[in-house]
Amino acid sequence: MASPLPASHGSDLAVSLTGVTVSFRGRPPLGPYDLTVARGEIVAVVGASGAGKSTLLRLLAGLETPSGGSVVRASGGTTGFVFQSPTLMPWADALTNVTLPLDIAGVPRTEARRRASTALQAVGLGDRLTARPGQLSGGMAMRVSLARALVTDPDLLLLDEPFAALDSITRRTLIEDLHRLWTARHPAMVFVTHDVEEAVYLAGRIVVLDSRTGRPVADIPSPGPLPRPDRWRADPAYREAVEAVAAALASAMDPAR
Ligand SMILES: Nc1ncnc2c1ncn2[C@@H]1O[C@H](COP(=O)(O)OP(=O)(O)OP(=O)(O)O)[C@@H](O)[C@H]1O
Repeated sequence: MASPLPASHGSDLAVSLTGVTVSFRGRPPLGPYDLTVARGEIVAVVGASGAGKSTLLRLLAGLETPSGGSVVRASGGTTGFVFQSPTLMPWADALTNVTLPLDIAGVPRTEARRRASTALQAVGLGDRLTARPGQLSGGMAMRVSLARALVTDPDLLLLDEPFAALDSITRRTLIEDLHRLWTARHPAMVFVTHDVEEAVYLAGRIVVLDSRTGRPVADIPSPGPLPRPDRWRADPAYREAVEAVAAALASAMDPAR
């Protein structure tokens, strides 16, 4: 997706929001959102239901028009978006679904299919190119959706609760996949989740949104290099970060504030 946002020539920036507000009819404005994501960084976003997590992702993608503040994207940056449900074309096979963004970008057909095939192999579906979504499990369909987001080699990958509908084993496997893909290509990633443990395991930093305004109210580092081995979940540093995020989330949701 080409970015319609103003471009930055700074070398370390993927995207940043400064004092951004969004007004929807019938509710107080959301924000202000202040958030800077560096190139290659993994940021998790947590917050109550309706806090404004999807709105934040849509702002980062350039899909939402701010009513105030500024949004700056890295120059020449491209964005991939993974939604909560796989949103695949049900009549088309996996290869055709993943080819779609390249078709839209005008990539020649043979080249587009070659790149889509490579992206599907990267998510472990090299042997399911001709399967239609209805013939795939929920986890596999989400992998197709991930391949579709990665096929344009985005420098910013936005994921809106992509694993929420999946069982915990499949979620863990997909998080390992995501870390592997990140290691290969190093896109900046912003990942919305309801799951504090998932956030801490996946990300280098966790941003907690205020439940009423969506304003980021805590920014908590998840220590240690990425990606983590599975056994890191037994590390005291992991448990401490989980406790810190859970406490910030509880405070952000406290109606007595
Ligand atoms: N297009 C819209 N028109 C009117 N109100 C909207 C629109 N989009 C979002 N909202 C409102 O803005 C608030 C934030 O919505 P958003 O979808 O960003 O929250 P969320 O944190 O992603 O929620 P959830 O966890 O339930 O997906 C909610 O009160 C929602 O009803």
